Amino acid sequence: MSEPQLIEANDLVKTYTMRRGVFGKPSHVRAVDGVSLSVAPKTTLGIVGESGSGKSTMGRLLLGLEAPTEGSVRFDGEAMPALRTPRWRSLRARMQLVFQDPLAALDRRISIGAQIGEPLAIHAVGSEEERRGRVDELLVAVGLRRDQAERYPHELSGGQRQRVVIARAIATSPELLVCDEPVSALDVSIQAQVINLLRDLQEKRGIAMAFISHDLKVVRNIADRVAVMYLGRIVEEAASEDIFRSPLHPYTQALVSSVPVPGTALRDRIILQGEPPNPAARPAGCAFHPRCGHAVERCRVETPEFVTIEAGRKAACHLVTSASASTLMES
Ligand SMILES: Nc1ncnc2c1ncn2[C@@H]1O[C@H](COP(=O)(O)OP(=O)(O)OP(=O)(O)O)[C@@H](O)[C@H]1O
Repeated sequence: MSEPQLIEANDLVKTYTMRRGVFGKPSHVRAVDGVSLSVAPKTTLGIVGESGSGKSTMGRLLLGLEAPTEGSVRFDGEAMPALRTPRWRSLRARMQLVFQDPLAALDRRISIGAQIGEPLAIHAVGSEEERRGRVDELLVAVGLRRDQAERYPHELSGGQRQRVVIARAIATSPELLVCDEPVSALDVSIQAQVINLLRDLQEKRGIAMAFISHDLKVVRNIADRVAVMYLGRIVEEAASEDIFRSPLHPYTQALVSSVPVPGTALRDRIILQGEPPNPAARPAGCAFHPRCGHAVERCRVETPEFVTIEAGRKAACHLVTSASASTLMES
């Protein structure tokens, strides 16, 4: 990709060492296994996949909250500084995290106004009075009222609490938000409101987003591009409309088949067979082959490369080549 990217991850690997009991033999889990991706300014990349596919680990690596075992992250052209160094802290004002559980993200003993103002105080933005004015603006920007500044987290609904978390995340006018399952804990009716809020903020403030979700329906409403992860790797990446109109990878096809598309006939739902992905027991060859209805012998032994299929579209599947893409799309 030639246009400048706000954040770029190159060949990221993150390995965790696990030990069963004190004397157990250590085993290694490759939570992220060679991922390259990027997010252009003011755009949203959706990162989707089942539980355990490495999405949250990817989010932490992008923000520099964890160091990769291999590979690198660059933010606005600069190598990600080590966690908690002064340089990292100043970059942190430009990239923020919104995660699933607003109650865990907020301190129940501190008023929401004070919590929204916290990043402004940490980064010494303006005088105290200016910061109070800014908190008022932020409350309104996320659809809350100024007088709610004095409330405490438990006095608000789940959706309102997530709005507080978002207000705090955008307080320092970041260029990037990493949203990790930001609506998964909310009722479906509230989910749509929070997604609309994020879209609105993105449009008005030009924020880029890495939007992590297991739910393709949610991603559809917000992402410009979508990366589909399976067992620590990206198996397909394309413009959102291409992913939904003509998914190439059999795993993406299965995920997309479960999402109703307004105005089109419901596709035949592809039910995924077999065990859900387990990074501690990665199958040989293509990691998806035990659950793939198209798998051939080669898929059992040879790991497919993540390659460009056509302009702006990449996939990792032996059966998807530019010549075969149209056939597989129709199957
Ligand atoms: N700090 C950690 N220590 C050990 N293993 C970890 C750690 N963080 C993640 N893992 C393991 O890495 C794998 C990927 O986890 P990750 O949370 O990134 O996936 P995910 O796609 O976000 O799934 P979920 O939605 O369930 O969080 C899992 O097998 C998980 O158990």
